[in-house]
Amino acid sequence: MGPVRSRIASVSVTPVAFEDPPLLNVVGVHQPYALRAIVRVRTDTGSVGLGETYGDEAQLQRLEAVGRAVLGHDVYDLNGLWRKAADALGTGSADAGASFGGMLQVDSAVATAYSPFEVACLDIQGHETGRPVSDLLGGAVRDTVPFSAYLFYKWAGHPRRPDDDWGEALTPDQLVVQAKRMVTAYGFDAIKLKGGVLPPDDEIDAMRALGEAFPDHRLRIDPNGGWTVDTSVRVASELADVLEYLEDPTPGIEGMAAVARETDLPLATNMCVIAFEHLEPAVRANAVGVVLSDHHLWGGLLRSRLLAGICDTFGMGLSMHSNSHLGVSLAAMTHLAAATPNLTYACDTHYPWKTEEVVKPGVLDFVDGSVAVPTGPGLGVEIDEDALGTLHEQYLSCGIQRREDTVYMQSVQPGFEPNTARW
Ligand SMILES: O=C([O-])C(=O)C[C@H](O)[C@@H](O)C(=O)[O-]
Ligand SMILES: [Mg+2]
Repeated sequence: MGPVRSRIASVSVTPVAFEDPPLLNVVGVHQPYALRAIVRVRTDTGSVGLGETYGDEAQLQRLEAVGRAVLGHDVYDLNGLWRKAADALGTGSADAGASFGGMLQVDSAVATAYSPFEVACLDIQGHETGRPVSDLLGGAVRDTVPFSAYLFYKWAGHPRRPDDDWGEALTPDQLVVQAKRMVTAYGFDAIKLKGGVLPPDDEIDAMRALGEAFPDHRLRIDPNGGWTVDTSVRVASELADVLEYLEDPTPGIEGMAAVARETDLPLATNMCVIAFEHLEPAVRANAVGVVLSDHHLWGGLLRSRLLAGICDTFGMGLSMHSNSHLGVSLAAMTHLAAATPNLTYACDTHYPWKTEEVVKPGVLDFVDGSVAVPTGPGLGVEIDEDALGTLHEQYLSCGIQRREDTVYMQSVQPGFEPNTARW
């Protein structure tokens, strides 16, 4: 019998919108719906693989272009898949990157559009070989993957809509209430606050209140580059006994290196090291102690394993970044984290903030803050066709086609300016 050679027979890209609370960050506020795209790859052998990525309109166009280019491609040839994605989108100067929500600048649009196709091909490989994706990545080194509670300052509700059941969180006490609910429901033992929203002293107070309420939890704050170097150094010193790491206090490799010289607290990033070419200057400058990987942005699961190897080689820790996402992404994140020995920090996830889903329930449950690595073939999750249809209809009717935290914030607070190293 010759080798299995399943070829891509068709691709579907389904944009979906799911409800998202008014979560505040340095560039503004989350819109009432978060957008994702569900990619389904079908082979001539009848297998189906799943991928999930951003659903902004420019990303949908890239996904359609890659989808056309990979028809007929062997799902076991992932190097060839990358080449076809790169050719379809244009490399070099045309690979101008992508921006999501005005905060997340992505260096390579190719990496971001290739990622869901790679995940879908690995899902198919898993189905055809009867192995979970974690096995295809080298084998799970842990049965469960720990995630962290991802706290946000937030309004009680979106303007002109009823309040959501999380309520307002603008004070330390309100954040502690939010944390208690999330920790009780999910069992997380690490807690991250999305900062850069209030003046730094208020955010220091919030972290202290969280430290007092959760003395045994590991705490992090991420102001997304909202502070100057001097402010970052001051916050690092004030919170040295509270934090496990300080994430992106200030923009850029040079700024982070300047902060790193003045503190022993590890600095983490998903902003100044977002592509392979940033690793060398960051290592040389000793700018970061922890890199937040993200397979959606780094070009899939295998490239994320490569990133993990580089971090290991150069003595940098590894954590995982998250944007608003659904279950296909959570499954991929879980397999990747399970098969990455040096991913020792609890991964970020926005999962608790969502109330809607596209995968069938029962596989991705949080127990003691962790998700058990699915043991079935492939990613181990299945699409709920009715739910996918509903969220696609919601995409069509919600009127949102791209993430625009700043524009949405300015519709509520006209003078608002995104806060880069403002404080
Ligand atoms: O760790 C991070 O930098 C993020 O997760 C960035 C995201 O855009 C997050 O801040 C958000 O969704 O508001
Ligand atoms: Mg971050």
